Amino acid sequence: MAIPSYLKLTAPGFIHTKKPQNPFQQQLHSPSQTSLTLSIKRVLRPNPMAALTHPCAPSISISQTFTKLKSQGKVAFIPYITAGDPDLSTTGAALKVLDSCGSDVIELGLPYSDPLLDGPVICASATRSLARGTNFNKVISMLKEVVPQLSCPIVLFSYYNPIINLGIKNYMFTISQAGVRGLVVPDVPFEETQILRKEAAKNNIELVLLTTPATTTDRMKDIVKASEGFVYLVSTVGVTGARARVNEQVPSLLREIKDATSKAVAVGFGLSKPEHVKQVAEWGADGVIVGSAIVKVLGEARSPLEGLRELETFTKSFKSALH
Ligand SMILES: O=P(O)(O)OC[C@@H](O)[C@@H](O)c1c[nH]c2ccccc12
Repeated sequence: MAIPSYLKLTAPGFIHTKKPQNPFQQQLHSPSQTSLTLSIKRVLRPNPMAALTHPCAPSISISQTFTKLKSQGKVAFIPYITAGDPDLSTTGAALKVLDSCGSDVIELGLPYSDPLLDGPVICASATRSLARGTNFNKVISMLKEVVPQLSCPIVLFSYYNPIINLGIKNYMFTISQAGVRGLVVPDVPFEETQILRKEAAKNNIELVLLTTPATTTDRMKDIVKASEGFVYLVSTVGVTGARARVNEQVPSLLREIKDATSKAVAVGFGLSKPEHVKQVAEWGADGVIVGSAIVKVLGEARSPLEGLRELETFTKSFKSALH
């Protein structure tokens, strides 16, 4: 079986002949998928020369990414996937697929047992991931292998509780060592963001804050002032999940935010089709975020490789809508 284009992402000549050491090498489920195992392994085989073969590993920050895109008159495409769904090997391959298909920033969600702000697709994704034994340390190990092979920066998504449990200082240091450049903590009370921001800054991490259609103007102004990397405009009230249409309030919400800040504003929640991201870009957003629709493609596919193939096609359809 020919290896699909996106799986040939390791620089030629650095694919070792010896047995891969990557702890995440997953045997895919049926003997007929031996060649699929080989393909996924080829993408994830540890590549000690990664820093050399991928000199453009993301030393660029989130805010620098938006500055670069703005100078090019481009809108950022920002996909979200759940770490460990369907498994961490496939997550590593998916990050490379998303990067190679032109994602400008990638949001990587840490699965959580009580994802209050997530709709059914991401809740199911988190449940699958946790059932496979995904945890913080395993995600960090995967990121240490994969991030040096990416050209776009990673924004980690975590609910607040796991950060508190690990200790804010320890958490920020650990994710920074894994090459993470941004952090979103959707359920942190605004009053507690200062301590997060302080520790994040010490570790070269930008803390992205969210504003919603229900946020008062005064509170929105506080949020956009404090937000780093970009401002996350949640397009609609409720939880994450694909919507049939984009909230018609988005243009006025964007205008209000852009009157209050020159920082980049990325819009998320409900965007699930190329026409959605095209519309939001035309309304003046600096970035568009797609999560549930992508999580569904990757996590609910018949096999990991099938999911990666569909992810490649789906990602390219969003990118072409933004050209
Ligand atoms: O899934 P959607 O509707 O495409 O929305 C993006 C969303 O998935 C991602 O940004 C996200 C995942 N979990 C969150 C929790 C809160 C805010 C945002 C998120």
